[in-house]
Amino acid sequence: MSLPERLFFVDTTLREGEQFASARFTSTQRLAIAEMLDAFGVEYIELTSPAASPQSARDLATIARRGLRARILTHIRCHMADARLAVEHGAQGANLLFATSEPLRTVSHGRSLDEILAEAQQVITYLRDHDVEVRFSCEDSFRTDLADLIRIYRAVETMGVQRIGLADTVGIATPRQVYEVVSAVRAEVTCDIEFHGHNDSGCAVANTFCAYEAGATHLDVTVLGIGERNGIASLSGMIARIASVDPDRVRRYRLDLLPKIDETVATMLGIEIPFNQCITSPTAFHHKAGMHTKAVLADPRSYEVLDPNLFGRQRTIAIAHRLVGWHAVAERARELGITLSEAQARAAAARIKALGDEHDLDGAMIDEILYSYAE
Ligand SMILES: CC(=O)SCCNC(=O)CCNC(=O)[C@H](O)C(C)(C)COP(=O)(O)OP(=O)(O)OC[C@H]1O[C@@H](n2cnc3c(N)ncnc32)[C@H](O)[C@@H]1OP(=O)(O)O
Ligand SMILES: O=C(O)CCC(=O)C(=O)O
Ligand SMILES: [Zn+2]
Repeated sequence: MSLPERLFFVDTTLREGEQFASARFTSTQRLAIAEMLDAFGVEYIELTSPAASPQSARDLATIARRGLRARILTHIRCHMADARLAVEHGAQGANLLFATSEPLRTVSHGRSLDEILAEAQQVITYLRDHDVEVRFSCEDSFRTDLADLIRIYRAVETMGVQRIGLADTVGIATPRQVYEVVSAVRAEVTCDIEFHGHNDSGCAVANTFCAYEAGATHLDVTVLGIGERNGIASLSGMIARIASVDPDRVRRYRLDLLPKIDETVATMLGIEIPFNQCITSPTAFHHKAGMHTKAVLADPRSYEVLDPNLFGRQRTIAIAHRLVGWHAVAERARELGITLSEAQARAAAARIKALGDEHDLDGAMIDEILYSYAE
């Protein structure tokens, strides 16, 4: 199965990611993150609004001047004061948003759709006059009436934006719904489409992938998926999702840098890489149960849809536990230079299982058992 060719990652670790509970990146850390993402090859890096704090504004200017290959975006309200700050601090692109759903229109900003469009016209014109790439997003798109969404996107396209954005701000959308809504919008505009999906109900990666299949060109991600509440689609998650369907789509990225990127940001946040993180979790390529290890030893593709070597990772096979099988035991014996008959390997596996029922095991204990067959 091949996937659409137009694919751009908008990494928003330095904006959405800064909204994560334990994030407070220093200027040095912000720059380090931007440089790692640039080396990886993301096409866009989104930074916190320069209106957010004086240091955020200074860091936007520093990173925008750095000469990175990635385009430096800032995420701002659809507001002239914010737009002026974006221009003054050298942002190459502005990701504008306005909440359009009924619940958010009421409590977030109180504007009608007509008022939103009037403000958008002024801000978009100003930014385009200053050569800034503009994206306009309807915050909370999936609780916004589809007719309202289409009306707004058509209007802002006429105003000159390069891209429109759909955001599942509260993580409520289902993959099928994302596919349908993005397809409907795709049919109404010719500009690029960005998608931003939250993970409140566990669908961030699935929804972002469905948006891509339906015609979204720009996919929002953060390192480890950090963001407000429990975050958005992770960079590793999207790479895994796409690579397992169509590896050609992601060959242009420095995939081997992913483990280092995730590890560095996790350390900055004071957290571990989550056990279920695609690609970079310590156990992402770890095989344990006997039926799995037998097959993986014969052909890793049996239980691996991704090749760990692509990401600078190595597979590991666990044998110090009671779910072990004789094939894995025989393989470990071979590594130690001991040749076991099938009967011996089965007997050794049975011994390991019995011991594993009694207490925790480690590699040294298993090797000791195997050496006893060499005597
Ligand atoms: C779903 C998301 O993640 S959206 C991105 C969220 N990002 C941020 O909030 C960035 C960090 N935020 C901040 O530093 C501050 O909220 C600021 C600087 C942006 C604004 O701070 P304040 O002026 O103190 O306002 P406050 O945050 O309390 O309220 C938001 C204001 O923005 C207005 N507003 C909200 N959304 C928008 C929008 N999309 N476009 C224009 N104005 C908006 C609200 O009406 C309110 O204006 P008011 O002061 O006239 O009532
Ligand atoms: O600007 C956007 O498209 C996304 C903003 C955001 O973080 C959200 O809606 O969750
Ligand atoms: Zn968000």
